[in-house]
Amino acid sequence: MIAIGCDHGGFELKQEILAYLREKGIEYKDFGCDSTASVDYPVYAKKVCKAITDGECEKGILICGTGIGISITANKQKGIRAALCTDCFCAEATRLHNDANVLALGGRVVGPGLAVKIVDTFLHTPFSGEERHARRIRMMEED
Ligand SMILES: O=C[C@H](O)[C@H](O)[C@H](O)COP(=O)(O)O
Repeated sequence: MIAIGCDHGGFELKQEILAYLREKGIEYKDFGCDSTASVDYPVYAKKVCKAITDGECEKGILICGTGIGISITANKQKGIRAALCTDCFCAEATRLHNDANVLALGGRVVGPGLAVKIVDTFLHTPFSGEERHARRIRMMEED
């Protein structure tokens, strides 16, 4: 199950990504927002992250205007590793190396065609499991 959320700056791109998820038969839970009316991205970032840390969802997708505010918020939530991606190379690398559990996108930055390919790469690339990467991920959680 994929958790997905956005603010008003990401709403239109979220519609494209939802269409992709439906077409591929990928289950998702949409945590809002539900229109282009102005909202505050931390609300939606926290809802999506909670669904992941509670175990309700496996991964998340967050979209705001730039992807920056929503990824900063997500990365402040314990257990969340959010990656802001603007290309497929980074989407693949962040799964292989960082085991990122949230993908952040900028609705005012990437077009829908590229965004869908980034999402596809992110969702279908496994963590490499290599010890040096696992060690570095453990180190992220240390005080
Ligand atoms: O990092 C923040 C996001 O890009 C927001 O989507 C953006 O700040 C919203 O801006 P505005 O309220 O001017 O539409």
